[in-house]
Amino acid sequence: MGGYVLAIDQGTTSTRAIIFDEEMKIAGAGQKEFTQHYPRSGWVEHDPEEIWDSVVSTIRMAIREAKIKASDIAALGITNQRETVVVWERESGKPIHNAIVWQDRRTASYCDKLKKQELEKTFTKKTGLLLDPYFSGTKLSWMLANVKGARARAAKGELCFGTIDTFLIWRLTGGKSFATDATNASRTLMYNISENRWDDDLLDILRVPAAMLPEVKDCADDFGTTERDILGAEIPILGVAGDQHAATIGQACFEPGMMKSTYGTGCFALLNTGSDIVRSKNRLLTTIAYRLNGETTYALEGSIFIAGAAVQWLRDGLGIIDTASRTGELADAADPTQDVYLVPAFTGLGAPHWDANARGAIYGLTRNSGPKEFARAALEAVCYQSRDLLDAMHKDWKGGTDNTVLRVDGGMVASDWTMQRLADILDAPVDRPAILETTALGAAWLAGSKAGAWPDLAGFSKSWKRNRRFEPDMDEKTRAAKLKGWRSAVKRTLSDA
Ligand SMILES: Nc1ncnc2c1ncn2[C@@H]1O[C@H](COP(=O)(O)OP(=O)(O)O)[C@@H](O)[C@H]1O
Ligand SMILES: O=P(O)(O)OC[C@H](O)CO
Repeated sequence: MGGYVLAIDQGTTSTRAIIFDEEMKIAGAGQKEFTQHYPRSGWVEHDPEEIWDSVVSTIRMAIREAKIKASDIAALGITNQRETVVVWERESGKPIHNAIVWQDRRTASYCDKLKKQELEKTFTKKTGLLLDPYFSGTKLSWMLANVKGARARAAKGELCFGTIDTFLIWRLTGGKSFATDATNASRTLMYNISENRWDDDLLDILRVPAAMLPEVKDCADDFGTTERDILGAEIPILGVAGDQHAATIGQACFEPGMMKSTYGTGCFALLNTGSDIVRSKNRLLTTIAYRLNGETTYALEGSIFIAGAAVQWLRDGLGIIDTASRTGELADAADPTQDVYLVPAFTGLGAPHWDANARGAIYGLTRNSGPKEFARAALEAVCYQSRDLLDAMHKDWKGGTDNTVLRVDGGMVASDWTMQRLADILDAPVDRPAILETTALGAAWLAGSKAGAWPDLAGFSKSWKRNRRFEPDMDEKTRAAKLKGWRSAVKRTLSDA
């Protein structure tokens, strides 16, 4: 057996498989987009079978590109879009419904009902989360209520619930392993993050039978072995983490006070708070950053639903760009005298507002506004939202974030214009790493270190390298005026405005 490590990064819009060699360098990769289903306004679904096919085919692509055999792979790590819910039959492995995706808002009124029963405090205390349709619990409850016979079958143990990681582990091991990791569990609204167990009180409220829940393991653990007939070899699955947690690991944010922000479809900033469970007073989430050797490290998280998705909207919705990479040059050429603001509340607003009913809006248009100003407004929206998150983090965490450098990754960080504007709006340095596939790298490190093929945490931490630092370069008056305009635009967009 060789020392290669395979990482599966199952994201919201595409699946990637990446093979890293013993030196943690990329030896081969495969990527495939899959279908987004929007059955009704605010609903988002994926077909689990299409996701499964994309996983198998991208692994094969990566193996081919790396010019290795499956048997050369020492370990497999899985990282995934979080919160997305799959329910399947224990006997046949067949899903009973399309996966309900994290962006889906169908349970907004159910969340409101639970809030009216004054249950939000209970959920927040136990899970660190809020009553928002974003999380898995109310989505699972919806599926059990709306698929004929599902609740009774689940109670009899005939159905399995999983986030995408669990579904893939189940499929890859031929149904022999039914497991998740602590980070994915911490996003379900059913997992007690201080006691590290599924919480019976919450399961009762959501009417979810415990019989359908997977075992919760450490992030580096034994998750079973792939069936030989799937990939041509039995490969141990030794690492699992939700994608934002894997990125935190891949960015080596192992010390309290270190922070990363990932700019993909959405944007998710995580601040490592060590062994402290920090309770936010500013509507941030408390989450499990990672759990290693039974020890939990926590994080404060700010989640923004629309980041790169706004760029996709410029491309696919408005048709004003042909490729995402065009946005930066358009934004650069925008008229500096126009103050156009886009509040991309396409699926509501996440942290720190948590307004499921808000919808997107654009302000400040003049007769001269055009594609350039739209492009700048879309990119700047990501920067302003990041600033709101960081401000909330500074208020919540007294461990000293003043000197924090933000480590960034995800598809959008390819844009130099966006990264410079981010540093300007944050008034803080932004570090882009040499390896941009930090999410996959984090999952690979979990698996590779568990297999003994890769360095330990300290060694891995030292190997992190910067590609470029963006220093703030905007005068305070301009920044303050821009932030004032943004805050006024957000205020006018909130659903109770
Ligand atoms: N050069 C660029 N400028 C701005 N946005 C970009 C650029 N390249 C990619 N993106 C955006 O990044 C996102 C893809 O990032 P990725 O990390 O692959 O997302 P995900 O994992 O959520 O599928 C897309 O929404 C795309 O519009
Ligand atoms: O697939 P991404 O990279 O947009 O990440 C999705 C998040 O995990 C949702 O919480």
